[in-house]
This record gives sequence, C-alpha cells and structure tokens, in this order.
Amino acid sequence: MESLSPVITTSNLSKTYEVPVLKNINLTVNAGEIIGYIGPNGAGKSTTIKILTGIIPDYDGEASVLGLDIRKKALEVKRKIGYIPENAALYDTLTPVEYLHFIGQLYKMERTAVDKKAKELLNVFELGNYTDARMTTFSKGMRQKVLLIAGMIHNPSILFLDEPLSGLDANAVILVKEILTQLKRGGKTIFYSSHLMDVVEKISDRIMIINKGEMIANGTFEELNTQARGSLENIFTELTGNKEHSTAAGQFINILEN
Ligand SMILES: Nc1ncnc2c1ncn2[C@@H]1O[C@H](COP(=O)(O)OP(=O)(O)OP(=O)(O)O)[C@@H](O)[C@H]1O
Repeated sequence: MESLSPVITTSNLSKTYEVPVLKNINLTVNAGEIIGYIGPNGAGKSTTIKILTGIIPDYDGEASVLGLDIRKKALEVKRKIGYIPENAALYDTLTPVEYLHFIGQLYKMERTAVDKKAKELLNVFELGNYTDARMTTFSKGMRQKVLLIAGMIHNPSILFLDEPLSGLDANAVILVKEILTQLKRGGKTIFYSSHLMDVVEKISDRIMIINKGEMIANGTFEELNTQARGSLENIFTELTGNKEHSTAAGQFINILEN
C-alpha cells in the first residue's frame, strides 16, 4: 500500500529576481507519487526545481525535502535526491565512464560498484560501444542519456527531472517513460517537469500547472479534465491562455512574407 507521507512540501515559496518569478507556491508531494509539473516558458518550473534541489539558496517562504529544511540542510538534501537537468554542462573531455566515476565519488559510492553499474546502465541506453569515447563527440541525445544515468546512479528515493527527454529519440523516450513508471512502482517519488504533454499525461499521478509564477491547477488528469477538454494539451492551452495558435501562426507567416 502506498503511504501518504509528504516528502516534498513548500509553504508560500517565492522567488524574486528583478521581478517576482515564483509567487506563494504551496505544494505537497507524497511518497511514491509522480508529479507532472508543467507551465509555459518562463513560468518558474526550473526555478522551483532548483530551489527544491538546493541549487538556489535564497528564496522566501519555506521548502523541505524528506523532512529537511532545504535552507539549512541543502547538502544533506543533495545527497539524498537525484536531479536531472536539461542541457547541463558535462565535462565532455571525459568518457561517460570517467564522468560517472566522478559523479559516484560525489555520492561516496564504492569505485568497483560504480564501474559495474555505469557500464551496465550505459549498455541499457545503447551506449555500450561508447564507454571509452570522449563525450565531445556525443550527440545531444547521447549526452542526455549520460545525464539521466548520472542523476540516478546512486539510486535516490526522490528524483527531480527538468525536461529530461530533451534530444532523445522515440525509442529512448519510451524507455525513460517505462523506467520512471517502474521506479514509481518501486516506491520512488518523481517530480517531473516537461513540455511533452502526452508523456506527462500518461505517467503522472498528479499534475500541477504553473503560470507566471503562480500555481493555477493541481490535481489528477481526471480532476483537471472537468470540462471534458480531452487531453492535457487542451487543458494546458485553455488554462494558460494561449488559445489563438492558428492566428499566431498566420501572423508569423505574414511577417515572414511581407
Ligand atoms: N538567474 C536568473 N536571473 C534573473 N532572472 C531569472 C534567472 N533565472 C530565471 N529567471 C527568470 O525567472 C523566470 C522563470 O524562469 P524558469 O527558468 O524558472 O522558467 P521555466 O518555467 O523553467 O521556463 P522554460 O519552460 O522556458 O524552461 C523567467 O522569467 C526567467 O527569465
């Protein structure tokens, strides 16, 4: 049976750069849930994830992960979670195995265990023939696969994924979707931000929509689908106010042609 103990909580979480970019976000994520965290470009998704993973230390309000106040225990939080960013800088003069050794050291993992796991995980992602190649030669998708492995190699109980499917081909997307679903079955908590609505719709237990720094919806797909809008894509465009796509496309082409 799934327990309903909260593992991520925020209370009036806010962040201001020149202007407020997160405004009083109150969220609770229970152990074993997959949360789809979606919103338009610039809505504040990455900022939320960077606060919850201890990367952005200065914020207003409260946030805790696994019962730890992130403001006070960022290092402890970082040790216990996995974070898969979009397009992170890899040390690409290294080979993927060397890079994963470096990550393993940060998590104080045992060297032979990292070596075995790294090679086996690379193999699953069809990078078995590239374990000793420098990553400077890697495509965007190949790099993203290494980042996915790096974020999970220490088998964390909570995973934060920020647009993790960036650059992956259709087979790899299906594989990652399946991995996330099976991780959830094994009791992991997953906080997942993406623009790929079909994947979010399929894998999420609960969907949170954020717009201009504010949480505008929080519920299961069925709960959000109140007016039978049919798909998460329709719900998203309805709630975030970008309904005139064909008009905008027409304007774009007009400008090009005139
Ligand atoms: N370091 C920073 N300095 C100033 N403004 C920032 C900084 N980081 C983010 N912002 C601003 O905060 C807002 C939210 O950015 P954030 O990256 O969280 O959005 P997002 O929802 O992840 O967007 P996207 O879907 O485009 O990745 C944006 O207006 C962005 O310009």
